[in-house]
Amino acid sequence: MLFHVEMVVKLPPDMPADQVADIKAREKAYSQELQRQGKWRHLWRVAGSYANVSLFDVNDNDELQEVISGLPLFPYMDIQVKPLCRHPSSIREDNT
Ligand SMILES: O=C(O)C[C@H]1C=CC(=O)O1
Repeated sequence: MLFHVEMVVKLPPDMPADQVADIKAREKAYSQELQRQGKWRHLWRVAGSYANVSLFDVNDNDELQEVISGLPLFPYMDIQVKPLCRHPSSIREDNT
């Protein structure tokens, strides 16, 4: 199943710099592993903000919840999820 996910990162302004660096490094490693596995299909920065638009390809809602709640930045993000399905006018056969 494909999901459009928008994440807006809201780190506390008073979080110490070394803690910020650590959480961002762990987030990067976690997201890159999911990208290698093909579960995090697209990752785009939203220009002008500390936010991203992502496309996840996971088995079901439960797996999406598991993956997203494992993000090190999860406690510091507002997250919006939109489930996607095939558009009847799409010429793609493989949902890529
Ligand atoms: O920077 C972000 O948008 C938040 C998050 C998503 C992937 C990652 O490495 O950090």
